[in-house]
Amino acid sequence: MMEKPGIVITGASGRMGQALAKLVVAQGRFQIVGAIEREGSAALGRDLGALCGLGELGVTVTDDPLPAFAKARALVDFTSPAASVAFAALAAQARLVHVVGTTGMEPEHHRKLDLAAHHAVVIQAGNMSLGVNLLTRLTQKIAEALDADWDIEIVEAHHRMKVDAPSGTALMLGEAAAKGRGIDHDKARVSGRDGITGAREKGTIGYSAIRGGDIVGEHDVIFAADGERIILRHIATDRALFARGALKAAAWGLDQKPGRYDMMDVLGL
Ligand SMILES: NC(=O)C1=CN([C@@H]2O[C@H](COP(=O)(O)OP(=O)(O)OC[C@H]3O[C@@H](n4cnc5c(N)ncnc54)[C@H](O)[C@@H]3O)[C@@H](O)[C@H]2O)C=CC1
Ligand SMILES: O=C(O)C1=N[C@H](C(=O)O)C[C@H](O)C1
Repeated sequence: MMEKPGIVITGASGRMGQALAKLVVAQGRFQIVGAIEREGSAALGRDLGALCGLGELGVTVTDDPLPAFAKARALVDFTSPAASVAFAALAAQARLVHVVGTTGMEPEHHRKLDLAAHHAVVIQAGNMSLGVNLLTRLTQKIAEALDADWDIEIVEAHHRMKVDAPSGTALMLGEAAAKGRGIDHDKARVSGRDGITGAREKGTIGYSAIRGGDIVGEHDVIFAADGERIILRHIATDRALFARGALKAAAWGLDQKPGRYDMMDVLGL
């Protein structure tokens, strides 16, 4: 029988790390060959399966990625921007397919992912779900059809532990809207209004972020004109959704040439 390709999970004890571990085991497509956590994590030395309530898997959580990378074909990485770019350099040396779900990336982080993508497959997206990627395409199409009399606002809601805003998904949606409208996203972007802000500037793209409780992830794209409004909405209710997309990306990446890809490439959208 053919051996299953090895996969490493970084941020293994995090919300997404655990969702990924459960799904890898349930799908049986990959074999988990490494579970990596940050130095000082309480999860170090524990069995990944026991940590996720799956029973012993024989994979001990460690802060040393290299032995695991040597046995793997793919890495799924939902950690922090600094950690993801450090893993990208190591994953490129080991020629792993690197699926990066981490959000809050600045241009300098993207540059480092681009460098890694000269040597290996790097698939990065602010949201791995089919629904959000379809919504992104729809947002671009609608923005193409409407002129600047239609104000564009993006509202997102997430759990109380989320550390970055606007969410990676909100930025994906805003960038698609800007592309559709043919404008520079970074110049059009307005985040978090407060105080006497003055009237809304025509042509801007506004972002609002709600944080509370255990909200998995909700996004509205609002096109507002005089007398009418279009609202596109995506609601995620289970992190398994993102894990499913990430594992689909990892499997897809095994057959690709080195380069930088996103979920649109994986899903053929
Ligand atoms: N693209 C997508 O579809 C999705 C992206 N995300 C993003 O994924 C990231 C993680 O989200 P959560 O799992 O909710 O966060 P979390 O805080 O529950 O998990 C992150 C884990 O990474 C670990 N970590 C941090 N630095 C590390 C390092 N140097 N080495 C190894 N492990 C390290 C932390 O200890 C933690 O366990 C965030 O940026 C979030 O926005 C989350 C869900 C879906
Ligand atoms: O931090 C999260 O939880 C999520 N992060 C991603 C984002 O920033 O858009 C994706 C999803 O919304 C959940």
